[in-house]
Formats: sequence, C-alpha cells, structure tokens
Amino acid sequence: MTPDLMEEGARRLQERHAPVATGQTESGGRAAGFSRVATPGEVDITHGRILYLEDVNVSFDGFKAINNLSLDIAPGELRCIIGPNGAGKTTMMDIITGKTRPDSGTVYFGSTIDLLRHNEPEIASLGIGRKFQKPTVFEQLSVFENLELALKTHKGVKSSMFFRLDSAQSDRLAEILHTIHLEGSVTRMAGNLSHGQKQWLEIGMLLMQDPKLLLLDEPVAGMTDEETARTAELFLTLKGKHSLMVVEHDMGFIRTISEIVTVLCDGAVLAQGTLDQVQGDERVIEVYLGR
Ligand SMILES: Nc1ncnc2c1ncn2[C@@H]1O[C@H](COP(=O)(O)OP(=O)(O)OP(=O)(O)O)[C@@H](O)[C@H]1O
Repeated sequence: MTPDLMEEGARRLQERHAPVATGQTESGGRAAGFSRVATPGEVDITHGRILYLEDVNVSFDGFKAINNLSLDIAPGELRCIIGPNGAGKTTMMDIITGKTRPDSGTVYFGSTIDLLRHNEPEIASLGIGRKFQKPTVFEQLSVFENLELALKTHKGVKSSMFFRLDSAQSDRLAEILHTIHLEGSVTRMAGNLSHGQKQWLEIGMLLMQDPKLLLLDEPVAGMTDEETARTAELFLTLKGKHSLMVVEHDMGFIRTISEIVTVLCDGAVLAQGTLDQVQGDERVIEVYLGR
C-alpha cells in the first residue's frame, strides 16, 4: 500500500468514527507522529500510525468472527480494547501477530510493513510483542535468568555458554527490573513469585526485546488490588516509549489507564472514545455494559 492510499484509508476510518473519535485520537499522540522521519530498519510512523487495520474479515466455518474491522493506533498510544465475550478481541490479536490469516482486509505495521506478508516469528522480530493471559515464565530459572534468556532468544544466540551481557544490555536489564518492580527479586526463582510478579516478569521479558507495539490480553486477571494498581502504574510508564494495546474486562483498571477505549462487538468496532463516552453510548449499554 502506498502512503497516499493509506492516508485515504485513514481519512475514511476517521470519518467512520468521527462522532467520538476524531479529537480524542489526535490527543492520543498521533500529532507527534506526523513530524517524525522514518529511518531504515525502523517502523515508518511518519503517517502517525503504528498499527492500521482496514476492513478485515475472518470467518470460521461460515461464522464471521471479524467483520469489516477497521482501527488504527498512534505511536506511543495506550489503547484499551473492551467488548463482550466472543466480540473478536483475541482473534484480532491473532491476526495482528500472524497467528490467524484474515480472509480479506489490510493490516499494516507503520506505513510500510504489510503484516499479512509475514509469519508469526517474523512479526515478533519486527517489534510486536504479545502477552497472553496466563503468565509463561521459566519457573526453574531466576528472575535475572528469565530476562537474560529473553534477550538471548531475541538476538538468536544459539550457544548460551559464552553469552555475556554487554554493558548496555546490563543497564537495560537493570532498568527493566526497576520498571517491573522486581529489582529486589533478581535471584528468586520465577516459580516462587506471586501471580502478579510473574505477569510483570513476562512483561519484562517482552521489554528486553524492545518491542514497538505490545499486545496484552487481560493482564490483570487474577491479580490482587495492589498488583492491579502497580500494573496500571507500569503501563502508564510504558506508554509513550511503546505503543500498547490492552484487552481487559476490569473496568476499574481501564478507567485508571485509558485515554481512548475501543469497544468491539460482533467482530467490528461498535464505539470508540473515552471510557465515559463509550459507557454512555446506548449501543454499548445495550450489547455490553447492560448485559
Ligand atoms: N478457531 C476458531 N474456530 C471457530 N470459531 C472461533 C475460533 N476462534 C474464535 N472463534 C469464534 O470467534 C468469535 C470471537 O472469538 P474471540 O476469542 O476472538 O472473542 P473474544 O472477544 O476474545 O472473547 P473473550 O472475551 O471471551 O476472550 C467467538 O464466537 C469464537 O467462538
């Protein structure tokens, strides 16, 4: 897709969501993206989008799980996605990460990377990290070893025997330990961490790979109130440095972290705006919040 076509598509997308989304989207960080110049090897965000989906469709045995889905995300934005069970949230993430191929539609990472031309590992190495609902850390390894391993895996280090972190990598690891609130648990076995700490460690492992876009599926499910509050803090710290797409059912958490909330229903965007705007939307009340 050429940048011109992309502009045209983005304009149509904006028009479609105009009643609630236009002003909000600008304040979500898009304006900053327009002035940035892309350099080789980087994701081109000169058109103000890190992720762009247009008219995406997926059917499973004739059932339309994703139905002309269009949405875009600005660089550095923290976008919350809500919606009733079966709305298509997981399927959308599966499409972005290459796990599921859509029947039709457009999925771009920045202005130039057509994600539909890439497989799952390629998409991960392009800078899209995904965190599933259940924590998947290496329980028999320490917090430090888990983070180190995430870096090795990302760098494709075959033999770990002679791998040594360089000073920049060590600094990065220390910074991430601080960000995920685990600097006091460096030598603890991951298996001995609390559920919330395991979730933070896995987020740290993704951060070691320096993703441009992070997709997080129900990150606070099963967390204590205190862990949920610290996760909200963590996400607000990550916002701006990374783009985040957070699928969550916990409305208190959404209220703490959200700018723009997208409501998915029946595989399409039903509404988009601030949480107050979407919660006041009759269609949302009917299909989701009122249930
Ligand atoms: N591989 C599949 N085969 C058949 N149907 C599927 C498949 N994957 C998803 N679906 C269906 O597509 C619809 C969307 O599912 P999806 O898991 O994306 O919803 P969701 O919004 O993530 O729901 P939840 O909040 O419950 O996780 C559901 O009706 C689901 O049953």
